[in-house]
Amino acid sequence: MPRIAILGGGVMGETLLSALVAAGHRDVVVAEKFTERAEALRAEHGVEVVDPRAASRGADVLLVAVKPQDVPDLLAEVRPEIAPGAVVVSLAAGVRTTVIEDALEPGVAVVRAMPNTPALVGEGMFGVSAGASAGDDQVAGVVALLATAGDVAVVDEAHQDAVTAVSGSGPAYVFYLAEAMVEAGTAEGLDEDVARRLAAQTLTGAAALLTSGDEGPAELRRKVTSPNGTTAAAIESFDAAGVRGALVAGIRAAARRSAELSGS
Ligand SMILES: NC(=O)C1=CN([C@@H]2O[C@H](COP(=O)(O)OP(=O)(O)OC[C@H]3O[C@@H](n4cnc5c(N)ncnc54)[C@H](OP(=O)(O)O)[C@@H]3O)[C@@H](O)[C@H]2O)C=CC1
Ligand SMILES: O=C(O)[C@@H]1CCC=N1
Repeated sequence: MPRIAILGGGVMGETLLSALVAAGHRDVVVAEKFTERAEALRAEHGVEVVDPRAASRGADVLLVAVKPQDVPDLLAEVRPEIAPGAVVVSLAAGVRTTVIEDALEPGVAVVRAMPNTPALVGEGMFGVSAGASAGDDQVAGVVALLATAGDVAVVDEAHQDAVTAVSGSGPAYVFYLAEAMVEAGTAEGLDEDVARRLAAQTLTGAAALLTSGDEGPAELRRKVTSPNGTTAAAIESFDAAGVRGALVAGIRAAARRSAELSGS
């Protein structure tokens, strides 16, 4: 099994740590500069938390999980420690593989991966793109590693802003819908814990239908919507308020922000 260094132990770093440990990886080390956070990771996961250079030394795979603006300083720090043959996998939104390659020794393999937080429970979605120096075997190794935490789609790097907007940020849109369902349920008299249970299982069940058969979302929605029934009343209200258009515009704003972060 590869030695894995997770550089940055925040939300995404801990998500990947949990997923990889659950998948049986034991040789995982974390770098986290925020002392209290490092202590919490040690206590919670029993993992070694060290400085970025020590974490990077001898690592086969380096998962870069710091905020996009912290990536350049981190790479400058760990550059001398990266072994020939190691693969640097960046999870940072809007940071291009060329930027990472330019910050490292020539020829170091770089892969860009856009994750999402359901990786914590093995239900993540990753969009993966190879940098110029990454060989097919190295990309396949990264895909296999991430597949332990969810589904992996290999995409052209030009599509990473769209991946970020749809699946990277996507869980937040679903939680936003869940918040609205709970708010409406409690407004209609349900206890909050019951409303949360109804909303959560409805989202789980709907997602299972979406992934289990050949029917797309429009067809599945049609099957719920009786003529002149309750669902039709809701959808008419959404359409009158422009909810669908607002969602599409919002998701496209996320893609634009990703492009801005990458300087395009
Ligand atoms: N959260 C998400 O759902 C997703 C996040 N991502 C990407 O993952 C990356 C991390 O995001 P997220 O986990 O949410 O962010 P967080 O801020 O939660 O985590 C980043 C952590 O890295 C630490 N850090 C910063 N610089 C260093 C350094 N040089 N050495 C060690 N640790 C360092 C930060 O410490 P401090 O706070 O003290 O600076 C912080 O604890 C981002 O690039 C983001 O674009 C991608 C997809 C989804
Ligand atoms: O909000 C963000 O910028 C990060 C990237 C995708 C999800 N979270």
